[in-house]
Amino acid sequence: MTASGQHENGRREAGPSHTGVPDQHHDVAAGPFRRFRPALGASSFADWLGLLAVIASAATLADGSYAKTNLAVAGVLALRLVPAVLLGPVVGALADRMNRKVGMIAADVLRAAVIVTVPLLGSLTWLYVATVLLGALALLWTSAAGAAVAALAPADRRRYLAITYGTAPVAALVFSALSLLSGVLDNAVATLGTHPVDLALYACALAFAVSAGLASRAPVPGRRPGESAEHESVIRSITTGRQLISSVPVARGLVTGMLGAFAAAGFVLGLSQTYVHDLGAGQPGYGVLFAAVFLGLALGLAAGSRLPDGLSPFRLFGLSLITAGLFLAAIALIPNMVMAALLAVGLGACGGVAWNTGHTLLGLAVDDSVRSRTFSFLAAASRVVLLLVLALGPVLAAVIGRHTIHFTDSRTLSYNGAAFVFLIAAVLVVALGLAAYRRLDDRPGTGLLQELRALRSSRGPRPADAPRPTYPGVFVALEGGDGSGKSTQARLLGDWLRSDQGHDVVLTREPGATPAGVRLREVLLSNGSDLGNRAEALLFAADRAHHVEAVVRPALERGAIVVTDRYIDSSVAYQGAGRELDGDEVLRLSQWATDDLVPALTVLLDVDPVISKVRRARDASRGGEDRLESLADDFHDRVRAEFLALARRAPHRYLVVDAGLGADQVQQLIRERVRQVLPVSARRRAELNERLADEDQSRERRASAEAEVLRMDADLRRRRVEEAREREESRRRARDEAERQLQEEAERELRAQESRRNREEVDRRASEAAAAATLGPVTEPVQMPGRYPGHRVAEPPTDPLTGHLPVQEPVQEPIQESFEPQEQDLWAPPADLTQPVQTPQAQPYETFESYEGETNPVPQGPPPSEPSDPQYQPEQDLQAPPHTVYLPDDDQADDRTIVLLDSENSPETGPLRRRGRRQT
Ligand SMILES: Nc1ncnc2c1ncn2[C@@H]1O[C@H](COP(=O)(O)OP(=O)(O)O)[C@@H](O)[C@H]1O
Ligand SMILES: Cc1cn([C@H]2C[C@H](O)[C@@H](COP(=O)(O)OP(=O)(O)O)O2)c(=O)[nH]c1=O
Repeated sequence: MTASGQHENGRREAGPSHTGVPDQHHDVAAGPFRRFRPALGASSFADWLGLLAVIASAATLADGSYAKTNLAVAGVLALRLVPAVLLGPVVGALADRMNRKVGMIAADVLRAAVIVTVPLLGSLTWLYVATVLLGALALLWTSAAGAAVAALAPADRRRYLAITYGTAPVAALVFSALSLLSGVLDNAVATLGTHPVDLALYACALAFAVSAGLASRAPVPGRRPGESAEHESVIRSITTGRQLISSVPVARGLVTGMLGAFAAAGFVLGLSQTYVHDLGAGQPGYGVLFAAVFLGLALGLAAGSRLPDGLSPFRLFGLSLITAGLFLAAIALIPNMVMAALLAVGLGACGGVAWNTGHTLLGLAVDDSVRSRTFSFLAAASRVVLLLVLALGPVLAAVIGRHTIHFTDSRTLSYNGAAFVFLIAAVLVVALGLAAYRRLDDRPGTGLLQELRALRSSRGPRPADAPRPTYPGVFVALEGGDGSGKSTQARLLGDWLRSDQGHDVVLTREPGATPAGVRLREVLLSNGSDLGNRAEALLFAADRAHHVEAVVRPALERGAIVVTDRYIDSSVAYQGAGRELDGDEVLRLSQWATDDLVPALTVLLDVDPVISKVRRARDASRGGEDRLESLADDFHDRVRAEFLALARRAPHRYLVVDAGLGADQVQQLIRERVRQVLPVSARRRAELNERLADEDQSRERRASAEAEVLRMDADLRRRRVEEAREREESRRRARDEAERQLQEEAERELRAQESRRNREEVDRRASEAAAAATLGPVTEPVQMPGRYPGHRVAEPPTDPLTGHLPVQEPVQEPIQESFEPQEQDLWAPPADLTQPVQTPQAQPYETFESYEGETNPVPQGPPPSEPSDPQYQPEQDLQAPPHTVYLPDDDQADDRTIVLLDSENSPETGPLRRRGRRQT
C-alpha cells in the first residue's frame, strides 16, 4: 500500500511484469528507469507530505474538543482511502485510456491545485472534499506510473516500491522540520501562527508541481500493442480470494495475522495525531513518530530476508506479531515522546518482519495458479480493514475521551482515548500473534528456547535447504528408527491424501523402490552381506540416486504428492552417526546423488529405540532382524540423536513427532502439518475452477442478456423514430393533398361563378326578349329551380303595376360556398323558362345544412354509410367530390371529422367545416 492506498497487487497486468524475470526489454529499459526515478520520487514524496499535512490540517481545522479533533482526523484518513476501495477499477480503466505521461502530469498538477486550495479556503468541509479528490488523483497517478514501470523495467519493481515507500520517512522528517520552521516564522508572519500546517501544504503543492515538471521530461513508455490490464473491484477480489484462502489452512492463518497487523497499523495511523498532541509534541512530534514507524518498517522488511534459515518462519511470523503488540502496548503505557519514537521504530520493524515473512509463506502455501488471486485478496482486504479501523479508532478514542487520575493532590496521571485504543490494538495484535504461533507451529515437539539454542550452536554445514521448489508436486519424507512406525504412518497418510484430499499420491521407500533397488536392498540388508561402511554408504546413495531419478522426480513433475519411507537423513544418521563416518561427507554424497532434491517436509518419528525394538519383535510380518536392525543399542541411540540434531538444524522443514503415541494420534499430528505444505489438489482446483467458470459464465450470460436488452431497446427506439417520421410524412402529404384539392375547388368555383354569370346573362336576355315579345301577364307562378333538396325558393312576386314578372335577378344561392355546378350545367343551352327547371337529384352521400343549421331544416338524406375500415384515410376522403361538404351534428363528429380552414372563407366567413367519408 502506498500513501494513495493503492496496492500494486490490485493491478494485474498482462505481460512481463507478472514474472518478475528480467527480459531483454529490461536491459534496454534500465537506463530509462533511472531517468524515471526522480519523477517517481518527487511525486511519492509529495504524496506522503500531503497526507501528513492534510491529517494535521484536519486536527487544526477541527479546532475544538478532543472528540472533534479525533473525528476530523478519522474523517480525512477514511475519505483518503475511499477512492482506492471504491474507484479502483474505474480509475484504472481511465488511466488505461489515457496517455501514461499525460495521466501522471495531470494527476500531479491537479493535486498541486487541490492542495493549494486547502489553506486558502480554510474549511474543514472543503478539506474532506479535497481529500477525496487527492485520493482519486493519487490512484490515477499510481495506475499510470505503475503501468509505466511494469512496461519500462519489470525487474525494477522492487526499486519502484522502495522509492514509493522510502520517501515516507523523508517526507515525515521534512514535515516536522516545516512545522518547527513555521513556529520560528510565527513571529515574523502572523498567519503562520494561526495555521502552522500551511507551510507544509504549500511545500507539498510545490513538490507536486516539481514532480509534474520531472514527469514531463521522464521517459514514460506508451502502451504496447495488445497490452491489456485487468482491474478487479475490491469486492470481487475479496469474494474470490476468500474462497481460495479458506481451503488452505496455512494461508488462512497467515492472512488473519497480516490483516491483524494492518488493523494495528491503522489504529496507530489514525490516532497518533491526538496521541502526540497529548504528549505536547505538536506537529513536529507527529512527523517524527511517523518517520520512526516507517524507518522501523524499512529495517524490518530488509531484515526479513536475511534472518537465519534455522528459525522456523512460521514461528517467526507469530513471534513478530506478538512483539509488535508488545511494542504498541509500551507506547500506550509510557507517555513520553522520545520513548514513543524509539518504540515506534521497534513496532515498525516487527511489522516489517511479519509482513515479509507472512508474504513469503503465503506465496509458498498457495498453488502457482492462484497466487496472484491470493495477493489481490490480501491487498483488497487490507485496504478494507484499514478503512474500517481508520474510521473506528478515532471514534473509539473520542468515546473514551480524556481522563486524569488523581493519586494525591500533587500527583496526577493524565490518560487519553488514543492511548487507550493503542492498548486495545496491542492486545488484539498479541492475541493474533499467539493464535498464529499456535496454529502455524511446524515444530510442536521442540520448544522455542530449544530451537533458539540450537540455532546458536548449530555449526558446520546444514542440510542444504531446498532451492525454491520448482515442481508442482510436493515431496514428504518419513524418518525414524527401525520400528518407529514409518510404514504404518506412510500408509495412513497416503490413504488420507488420496481419498480425502483428492491428490495423486506416490508411496515409496528406500532402499528398494525400483527393480535395481530391490537387488541393492538385498545386498544391503541381508545378514550374510559383508560390506564395508563406505561401500554400504555408497550403495545406499546409489539406490537413492536411482530412486529419485526413476520414481520421485517424475512423480513430482506431474504434480503428485510423494511420500517416501526414509531418505537422505537415514544415511546421515545410520552411516554417518551410526557407522561413525563423516556425516558431512555422507550428506554431500547423497546431495550429489539426488542433485540436491530436498523434501518440503520431513516427518521425524521419534521414539525410544527400546520401544521400537519391542514393536519389531511383536511384528510377526517381519522376518527377524536385518543386518542393521540387529546392531547394538548404542548404535540405535546414536542414530536417534542424529535424527533429532538434523531436525533442529532446519526446523521449518521438519515435524518431530513423539512416535510413542498411538498410531492414530501420530497420524493426526502429521496430517495437520502436511496440510500446510499441500497445494490445492487437482480435484479441489477443478471444483474451484468450475465455480469460477460458472461465475464467469453467469456473468457473461448476464452481460449478453443486458446487451440484448440494450440492442432491442435501440431497435425499438429506431423503429419509433422511423414510424414518427413516416407519420409526419403522411400527414404532410395529406396536408398538401388537401391544399391542392381546396385550390382546385376554388378554381372550379370561380369557373362555375363565371359560367353562372354567363348563363344568367343569357337567361336575362332571353327573358327580356320573351317579355318584349309576349307582353302578356304571366299567371302561372314560375317555379324557380331549387337546386338542392330542401332549398325552397319563394314564388317571385309579379309586378303589381304591370302584372309582369320582375326582371329576373340572379338566383341567390343560400350557401354560396357549397354550390357546386354540375358539369353539364356549365354548358347547358339557354333554358326554356316555361318548363320547370329540373332539380338535380341529390347525391346519396350529400347532406347539407346551412351554417345556421337550426334555421334551415336539414332534409333527411340517406344516412352516411359507416366506414367499414377503421383506418381513416384523409387523402382518400378528400378525393370525394369537392362539394361533399358536410356539417355534422356535434355528437356525430368523431375522429374522422376533419376541420379544414378554407382559404376562401377564412377568416371573414369563418372556417368551412368539412367531413369526408370514405367511399368503400
Ligand atoms: N504408534 C504405534 N504404536 C504402537 N505400535 C505401532 C505404532 N506404529 C506402528 N506400530 C507397530 O510397530 C510395528 C512396526 O511398525 P512399522 O510401521 O513397520 O515401522 P517401521 O516402518 O518404522 O519399521 C508394526 O507392528 C506396527 O503395527
Ligand atoms: C535408506 C537407508 C536405510 N538404512 C537402513 C535402515 C534400516 O535398518 C534399513 C532399511 O530399513 P527399512 O526397510 O525401512 O526397515 P524398517 O522398516 O525396519 O525401518 O536400512 C540405512 O542404514 N541407510 C539408509 O540410507
